[in-house]
Amino acid sequence: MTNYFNTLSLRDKLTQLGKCRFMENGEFADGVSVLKGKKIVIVGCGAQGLNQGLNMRDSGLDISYALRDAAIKEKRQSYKNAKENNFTVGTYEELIPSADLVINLTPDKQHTSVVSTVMPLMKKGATLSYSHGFNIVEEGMQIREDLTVIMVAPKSPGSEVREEYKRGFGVPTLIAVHPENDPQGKGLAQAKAYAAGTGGHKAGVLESSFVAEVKSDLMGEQTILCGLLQTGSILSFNKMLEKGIDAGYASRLVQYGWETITEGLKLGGITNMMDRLSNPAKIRAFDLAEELKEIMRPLFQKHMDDIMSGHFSKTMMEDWANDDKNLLKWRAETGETAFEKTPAGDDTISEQEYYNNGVLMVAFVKSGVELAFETMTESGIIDESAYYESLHETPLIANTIARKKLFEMNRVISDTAEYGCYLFDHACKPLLDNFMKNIDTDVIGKHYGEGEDNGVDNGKLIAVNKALRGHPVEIVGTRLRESMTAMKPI
Ligand SMILES: NC(=O)C1=CN([C@@H]2O[C@H](COP(=O)(O)OP(=O)(O)OC[C@H]3O[C@@H](n4cnc5c(N)ncnc54)[C@H](OP(=O)(O)O)[C@@H]3O)[C@@H](O)[C@H]2O)C=CC1
Ligand SMILES: CC[C@](O)(C(C)=O)C(=O)O
Ligand SMILES: [Mg+2]
Ligand SMILES: [Mg+2]
Repeated sequence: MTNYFNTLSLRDKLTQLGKCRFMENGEFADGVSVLKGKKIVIVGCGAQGLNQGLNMRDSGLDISYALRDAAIKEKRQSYKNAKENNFTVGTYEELIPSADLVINLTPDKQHTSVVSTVMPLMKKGATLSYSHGFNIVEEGMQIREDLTVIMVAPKSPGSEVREEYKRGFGVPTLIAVHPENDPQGKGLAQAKAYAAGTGGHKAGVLESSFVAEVKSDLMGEQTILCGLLQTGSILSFNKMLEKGIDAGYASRLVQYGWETITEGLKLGGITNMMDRLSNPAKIRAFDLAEELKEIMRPLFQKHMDDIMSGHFSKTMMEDWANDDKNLLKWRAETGETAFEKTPAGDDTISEQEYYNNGVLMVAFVKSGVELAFETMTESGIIDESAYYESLHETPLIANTIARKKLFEMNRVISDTAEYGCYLFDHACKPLLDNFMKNIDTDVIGKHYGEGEDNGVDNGKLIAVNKALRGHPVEIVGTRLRESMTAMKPI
């Protein structure tokens, strides 16, 4: 097999990268009806598998789980996930032959072996679905020509796919039909119904492509969503310790700070998050973010370039072949960091205090969201897709850090995302050495400008506000959030 993207002409690469149509709510008027009464079998009951299945069953769909023999025999967590939620569980041989839709929600590393095992059992004319384009695009998996191949990709960790659904909302979702596999022309209708079943249509659905999804998803997860939140957590915590801030307070400020400050981002964009700061703090955060963008831009561009060329995928697949040696080593090292090993103190920190004492964290979020958006759109990803993959998903990842720090984030995200997160973190921390040398507790750990006058230079404030509101991520975000009428605060 070869990288499908690299076999395309430049013209086709650009066409598939640029496939991104925001779907109007009215296009989902039929809800799940196309899949109603159909046998839907999910392979894998992990982060995405369990949570998508719960949502789809609650939406009235017939869901069961086909697990590998070992998972059933050893009653592994995946088996418990399904049984404890009263789903039918069976082997591939028992469930796949009668399935109308087979949803592959196993780790990307396993896709070639899983699909090779499951495909011969699938009935003629059935549909195979993915939630990430890696196997089709980066590995070039070839699917039986009578089968329809679709993708329904939530731009969210599995846990929040469920939490937002339970709030009566959903998560932004990319859907696609593999152009090489749509023999009956039913792919789009089935993908729409599946997306509606997960609640994705309430947040926003883009008619996209496997190529656009995989290239944007890898970029978002490696940089702003996981990589920079990991780097920012560790650097912010270590700086506060170095400067004598109480360790428990520092741990709480970081663990719950991302969730708090990015809730403002989710509801009102970067503009709202920055407006929660005092005038002096806003200007300070803006200047810090500009400095961070200048330092980190080459690294963001390297990640984008390595994803586009297939170099990232090749590097990660070499680790797969080496029994995940690096992934497991980096996972263990992360667990040994001071931030991970220091429990959050029982201090009471008000919502506003997270902003007042976390100016550096606000700067990390602003610089990371803007850089990821800019780098993706410069490389052919469309604004709406880049928005979902950078700004909107950041608070959803921050929710996982609030639960159980970086451990929970790296547990819930895919192994693919976790691997990319570590790559970025290892490269970014040394890049920020000099920047962090000039950081003090005024911007992390203490109330910025406390007791001082709120006065600032009008010209500077006007320029900052203009730059905030004029960034393309704010323009597209304002429009997309207008359709998120069911969005709820956490
Ligand atoms: N995690 C996330 O939030 C997101 C993930 N995705 C995509 O969703 C897909 C699933 O990812 P995710 O939910 O994180 O995966 P998880 O690692 O959470 O779950 C994987 C599931 O697959 C099973 N599994 C593992 N290895 C095999 C194998 N060789 N054969 C059969 N089953 C196997 C596991 O059960 P057991 O080991 O017990 O057999 C488990 O049930 C991936 O393509 C990912 O890129 C997309 C968006 C977000
Ligand atoms: C951000 C990581 C992710 O892409 C996701 C939750 O969307 C993943 O692969 O887990
Ligand atoms: Mg993702
Ligand atoms: Mg991903």
